[in-house]
Amino acid sequence: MIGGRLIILILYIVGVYVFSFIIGVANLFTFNNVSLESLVNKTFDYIIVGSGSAGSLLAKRLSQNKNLTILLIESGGDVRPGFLDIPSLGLMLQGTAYDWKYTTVPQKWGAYGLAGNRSKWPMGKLVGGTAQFNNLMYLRGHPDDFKEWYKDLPSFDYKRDILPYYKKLESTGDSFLSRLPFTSSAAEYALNAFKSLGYNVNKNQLDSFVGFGSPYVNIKNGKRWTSFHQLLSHDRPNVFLLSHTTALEVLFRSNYEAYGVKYIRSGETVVSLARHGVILSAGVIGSPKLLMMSGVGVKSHLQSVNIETKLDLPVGDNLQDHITTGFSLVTFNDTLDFGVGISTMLNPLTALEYFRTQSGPWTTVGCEVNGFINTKNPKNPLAQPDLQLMMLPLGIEEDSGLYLRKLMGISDATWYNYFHHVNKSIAVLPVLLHPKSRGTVRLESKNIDKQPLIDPNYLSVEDDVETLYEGIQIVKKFVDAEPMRNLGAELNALPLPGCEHLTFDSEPYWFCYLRHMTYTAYHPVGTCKMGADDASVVGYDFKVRGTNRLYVVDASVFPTLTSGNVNAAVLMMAEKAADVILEQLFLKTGFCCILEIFKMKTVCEI
Ligand SMILES: Cc1cc2nc3c(=O)[nH]c(=O)nc-3n(C[C@H](O)[C@H](O)[C@H](O)COP(=O)(O)OP(=O)(O)OC[C@H]3O[C@@H](n4cnc5c(N)ncnc54)[C@H](O)[C@@H]3O)c2cc1C
Repeated sequence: MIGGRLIILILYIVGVYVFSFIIGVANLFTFNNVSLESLVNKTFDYIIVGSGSAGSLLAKRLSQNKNLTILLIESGGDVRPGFLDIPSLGLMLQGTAYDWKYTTVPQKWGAYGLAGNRSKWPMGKLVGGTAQFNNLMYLRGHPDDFKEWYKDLPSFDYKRDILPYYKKLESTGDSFLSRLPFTSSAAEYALNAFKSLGYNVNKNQLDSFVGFGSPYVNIKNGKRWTSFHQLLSHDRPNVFLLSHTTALEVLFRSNYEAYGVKYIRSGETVVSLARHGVILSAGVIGSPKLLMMSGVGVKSHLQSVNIETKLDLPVGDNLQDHITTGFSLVTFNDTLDFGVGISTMLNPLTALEYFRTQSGPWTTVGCEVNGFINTKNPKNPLAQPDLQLMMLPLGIEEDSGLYLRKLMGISDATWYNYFHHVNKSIAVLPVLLHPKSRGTVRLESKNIDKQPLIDPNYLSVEDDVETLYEGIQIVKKFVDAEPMRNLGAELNALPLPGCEHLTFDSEPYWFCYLRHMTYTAYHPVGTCKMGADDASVVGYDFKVRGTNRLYVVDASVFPTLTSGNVNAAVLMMAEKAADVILEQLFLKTGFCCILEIFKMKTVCEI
């Protein structure tokens, strides 16, 4: 038994190192044959910075008009071994050359169980961006989320202004949706447990209404499916992709009209020009960073890093993230096997099943049961939820601390005195959907290669701790539910370093627990907020306030977090932005045609 486990562990370690080597080497290559010389001072209709979820979708939509040329600039590489489309392997890209490997500054109010109180924030640095290693869950959010976004627009109507864009995504295959190709035996037990607690189960999990079910995922024929895959699957002679290329600065004419982008590739600095617009889709960290590097940001901050302020806007404010907690809290006897452990994953029969049927454990996305709860209004099935609950059939002790612990940055004290002693657990994770805490992204210096200072200010508002505490109460009821009791589920009562002095299961204990076990749910948003007030960086037309022809379209423009995983909302917004941007172009073109008729073309340079 011990010998078998040892062999699996050795295979696992060797596998991780071989894997890291292969992808590290792959990242050095490029299939991209656009030569840099051909781009110097060349004019495109649009330049998009960042080929992630939003950037790829925009590139596809804009390039459907074959008269428009698009330059798509991406910092990361464009060669990924094909096997990385196997959903369960996404996780293994974190911490590699395909990850920006961001880390927050030490947190004052939470994350005490992480090394240095810092949270690790993986983000995709490759074509396709973060969706190349995300967990593929697709959730639209709740209609009230968007009412909040558009609160300064009295005419806003969810069914007219948002829903059609989701439906467009879902019906044209741009965001290919499937049910989970695989669930372990834990999923059924968990659903039964939630049902026995009186929750609605088998709810439609597309919109985030109260209830439990299994999530939709972006998987096509057993493979990861992103907006970049979608872009590649279309004829796109008018999209020029430049990978391994980092945008350094947006260039402005007078009146803050963006006319081009300065970027660096293989040590060479080049400028390309944009006839109709520059679109920043560099993500929640990349877009504010680039704006600040271009002189658009909080004046006092830009002065402190010696950047001349062109426009004083609250760039980098309003940072918010979904916080989760509760790893390895629901424990079992270690003989229990739900059929998704490391030994199953490394079993050649599992591989065979995947290649034969495009399903099985290799298609797992982690979360198998997903639910939404409104703790203040639990009986109303249409209420906007304040908590999400995700059930994953594994605990982070599963790999004995070899990999997951490092990815999450768990401190040695917490690992060795807590997780290390857990034999078998599942993750039932409450996620705080609408945190009140707000943080910032700031530059450390004007050196583009320096990581920015990321401070989500986790749990700085007490209300956030209180809502998560309600989540813990639900986890406790879950453990006590008959289907779980029959399996021998127990609440992990091991003394948690930092909270040992408190009585286990008392309110002070859980409040302490939450401030130690504070984890990102990987959904940071908000650093270039959209809106009409002074706290906004872009208007409802995605244009940076006070500028012309400069847009931001990505997770950074969310005014607030949506109820659930955010990628679907990023894609929906990119759909909407494509419409808005093209509409502006056609209005302008139409106007120019009229001017041309009256021989006044010179005043109208489109
Ligand atoms: C581990 C993990 C799991 C997740 N799971 C889910 C999930 O299951 N469901 C869900 O809905 N969401 C999930 N998310 C969140 C979701 O994937 C992201 O919110 C979403 O992909 C963000 O899209 P984006 O277009 O804003 O940015 P990104 O996809 O990050 O794209 C930004 C791109 O810009 C590039 N870039 C940055 N700066 C520059 C520059 N200066 N020059 C050129 N290029 C640049 C980057 O390399 C990147 O490719 C997860 C996130 C993580 C990290």
